[in-house]
Amino acid sequence: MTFITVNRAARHENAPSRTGVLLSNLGTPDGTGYGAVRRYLAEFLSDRRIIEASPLIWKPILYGPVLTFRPRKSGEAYHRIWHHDRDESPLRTYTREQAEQLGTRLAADDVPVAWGMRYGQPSIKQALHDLVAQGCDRILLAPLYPQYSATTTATANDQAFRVLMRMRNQPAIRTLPPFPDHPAYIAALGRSISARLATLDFKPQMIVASFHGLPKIYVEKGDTYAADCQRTIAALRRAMGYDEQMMPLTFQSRFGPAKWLEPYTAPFIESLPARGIERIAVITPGFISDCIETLDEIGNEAGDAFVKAGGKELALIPCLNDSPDAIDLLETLVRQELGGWLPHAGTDTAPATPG
Ligand SMILES: C=CC1=C(C)c2cc3[nH]c(cc4nc(cc5[nH]c(cc1n2)c(C)c5CCC(=O)O)C(CCC(=O)O)=C4C)c(C)c3C=C
Ligand SMILES: [Fe+2]
Ligand SMILES: [Fe+2]
Repeated sequence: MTFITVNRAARHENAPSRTGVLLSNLGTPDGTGYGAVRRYLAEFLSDRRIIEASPLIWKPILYGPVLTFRPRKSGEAYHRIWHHDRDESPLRTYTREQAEQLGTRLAADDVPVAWGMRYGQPSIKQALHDLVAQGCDRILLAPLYPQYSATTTATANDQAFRVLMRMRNQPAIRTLPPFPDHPAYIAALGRSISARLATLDFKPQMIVASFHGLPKIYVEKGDTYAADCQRTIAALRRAMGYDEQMMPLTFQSRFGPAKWLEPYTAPFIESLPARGIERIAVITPGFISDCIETLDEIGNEAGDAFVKAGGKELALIPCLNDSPDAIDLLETLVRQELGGWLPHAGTDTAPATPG
């Protein structure tokens, strides 16, 4: 094993230490062509956090039908939502913007912000090395998922720890906890959803909250994702004054034959016109940034299916993306985490003494 040399000047006596932040998100292919999408899906779907089945069973399926047929279908979907002017996916654009704008906010505190993707480029490895090269000996890993899942939050952190395994001198690490009902998150969501609803030229009869799904068995094994989604939606309904009927919770993006969290978004949406619900909005509070799952699966696929089923209007409400609300939220979360784990730790206040 070769070890990477880390700049540890900052930890020498009397030298101030430097803190950095690494924003991570899921990832994205480098292009929309068959080869690029195949490479990305191969990396993604080889992650044992994503597919827990034995590789002896899964690899022949992956390298057989999945990587033969899926890259074309996914590539077409990526092509529909691609930022062709920048030749990159929306998820990459928004994650970069978030990192750059957060970096501006934290510059006065001398905190550099890097960004990396769990699958594809730029990698978490590159981002971590960039921070270390800038002298950071304390790093906050911030996977940008409001709700925890081993398939997202944990695997992003795993990837960073794999890089750290190869460092002789590791920086100190913290990880940002999930923030499913953090007041700042719910406030940012409420503000951005209300602002968008106000611009619509129709009044939605229902606001469907569609979260990325997860195999049910992962939840049965203890993944807290489903509970976190419930926390988000309960807090959001409270904040916006909606009940379960007006803002139902559904799960999208099912992959493979196993049972995933229910109700599934697509059949739910398609059943609405028959109940007289012809004008709806869809929000996707499991995603900080718009991506193939929101823009194509909801904006295109579900929108078309809704109209085919007799629906009149489906408005997809954008994610926080790189809006000021998004950057305010990230700054709040990151500053809170860069403080102490104990509410008053690190202040000059002496600990209370009994009596
Ligand atoms: C078994 C497969 C999958 C699990 C489990 C899964 C969990 C999961 N994913 C997200 C967030 C995102 N997923 C995205 C794309 C995507 N997801 C899967 C499969 C699983 N996801 C696939 C195969 C794909 C690629 C696209 C496709 O071929 O359909 C994305 C978007 C990436 C982009 O570039 O736009 C996000 C974000 C969560 C939150 C989650 C579990 C909670
Ligand atoms: Fe996914
Ligand atoms: Fe999808």
